[in-house]
Amino acid sequence: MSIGDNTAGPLLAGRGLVKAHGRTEALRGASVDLRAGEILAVTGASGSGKSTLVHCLSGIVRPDAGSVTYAGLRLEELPEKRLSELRRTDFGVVFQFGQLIPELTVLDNVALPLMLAGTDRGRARSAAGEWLERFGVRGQAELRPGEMSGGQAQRAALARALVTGPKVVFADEPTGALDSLASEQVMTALVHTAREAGTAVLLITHDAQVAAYADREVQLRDGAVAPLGVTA
Ligand SMILES: Nc1ncnc2c1ncn2[C@@H]1O[C@H](COP(=O)(O)OP(=O)(O)OP(=O)(O)O)[C@@H](O)[C@H]1O
Repeated sequence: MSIGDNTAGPLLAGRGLVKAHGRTEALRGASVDLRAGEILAVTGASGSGKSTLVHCLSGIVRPDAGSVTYAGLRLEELPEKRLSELRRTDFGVVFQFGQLIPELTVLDNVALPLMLAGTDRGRARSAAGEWLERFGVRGQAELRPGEMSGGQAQRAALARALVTGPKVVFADEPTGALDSLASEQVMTALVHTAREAGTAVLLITHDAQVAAYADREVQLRDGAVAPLGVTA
């Protein structure tokens, strides 16, 4: 069985996650499952713990209690080095403000994760160009991120998140800074590409129109998943 081929259960599962930031309890026993290839929206009010949940599920932050299992591996049991490697090979991330490196061209931004994984520069740049093409921003490849529109920069950030062929993409408010047209273009590109590549997406959003692109939605309230159909 290869990683991600665990058809018997979820690809990624957080169970009873608890995480405090100082005296603020951001997560209070949150549990969530993500199946291979699934697009899951995590919604909830500001401060309900969405970003903290993603940080725990993606292994950036270790929870105070509870567990995260990815493809049968308990993240809390992995040494830091193995966890970093897993994050690099199996996970992609995209944030509200793309966070492309401003000094590099768009093409080099997208090529970078491949180069960090050992691909030579020429091949990395050629693959990066193909991914920019898929996201409709190849024409901007030689620009710096600051020279693109917000929507174009987010599509380039998605290309960077997907270029290594991750099993899971964590997208934390990827359209949060965009107008509705750009937001639609980014979501259409993300959903289309994720489906094509079989990538699971954990999508954080407070926007119902964005959540509607997902296969399923869970709502966080006060650091835990709210029962279905119950609104705040
Ligand atoms: N690094 C931190 N230090 C202190 N408190 C934090 C930190 N990160 C988050 N918090 C607090 O934890 C709670 C949950 O924050 P989190 O960012 O996970 O929520 P969120 O649902 O993603 O919010 P938003 O939609 O506003 O981004 C909030 O009360 C927040 O103020």
